[in-house]
Amino acid sequence: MGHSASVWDQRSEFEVSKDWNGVDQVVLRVPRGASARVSLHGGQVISWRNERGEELLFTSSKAIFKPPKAMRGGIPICFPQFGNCGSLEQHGFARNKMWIIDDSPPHLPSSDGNDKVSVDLLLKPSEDDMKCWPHHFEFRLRVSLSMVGDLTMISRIRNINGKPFSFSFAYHTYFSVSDISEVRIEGLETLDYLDNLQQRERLTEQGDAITFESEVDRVYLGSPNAIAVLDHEKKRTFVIRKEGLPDVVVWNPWEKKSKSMVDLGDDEYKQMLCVDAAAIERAINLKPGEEWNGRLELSAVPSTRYSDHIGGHVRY
Ligand SMILES: O=P(O)(O)OC[C@H]1O[C@@H](O)[C@H](O)[C@@H](O)[C@@H]1O
Repeated sequence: MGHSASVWDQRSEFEVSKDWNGVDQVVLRVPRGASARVSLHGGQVISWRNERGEELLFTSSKAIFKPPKAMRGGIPICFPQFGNCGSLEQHGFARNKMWIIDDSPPHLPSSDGNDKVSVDLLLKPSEDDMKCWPHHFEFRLRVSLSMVGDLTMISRIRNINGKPFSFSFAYHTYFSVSDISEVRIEGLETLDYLDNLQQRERLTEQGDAITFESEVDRVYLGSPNAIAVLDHEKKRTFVIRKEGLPDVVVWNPWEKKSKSMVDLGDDEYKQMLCVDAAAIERAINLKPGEEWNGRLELSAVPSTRYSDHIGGHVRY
């Protein structure tokens, strides 16, 4: 089945197919070969491939693709709570809910859409959600793939309640990496962070780029709008651009924690790194009728060229 999307030419359609559990998935494809898959379970991007067909996001070999748990990998959405800082289930309920395709999304003021294939999803609270989080909201998610294979996600969360509410948020992005010890993150040096391994103690990053030798679970605060994840062995750099998302979570469970996770292979921590664009330290407050937007743009570029991508218009 093909849904036509309001995009750049006749070939730009997305397809809806079923996954192994009968859940609808949306497949976005551009003519040069890049593709992305989005599951209606969780509104979760579960695959992002470049034009050579290489998978750029990690999926655990032990991933469980079955509601009500989020699949271990891809880009689960954490909303309206990040982690366990609140009364809701870990990372909030959005990643465990069934979303629907939004056939007539409200206009987006940005230039998005002209050279992209997109799908719009919608989540509204169920009666059960209202029991644990009594706020009427509409969460619209646009997932787009550009001609050159960049992946963009735009979240629009609107308060349609009579009362204000607040929430935290993260695009919990599992990047696929060659080997975690060959990876470094640039752009977070000298920032303050909350260390989840030390009761969220506030510390300051010292030294150069971030590298990995043990478990890491941190929330970097007030980060620049562009950061880079460099994979030395693959000579590939992920450039993360974001708007409305001041914090960056960096997570790798390392050896011991991986062994305690049923949906992660014992050694698979070596092939993954979570770097999440997020709004955690300061909750987002929405008055009745207000809308919040959080935008993530991911590019995967040869490491030799990444400074061209990150330089220029973005502070780094
Ligand atoms: O197993 P979950 O619920 O998907 O969470 C995975 C990890 O997600 C990270 O974002 C958190 O900082 C970690 O503390 C957490 O362990």
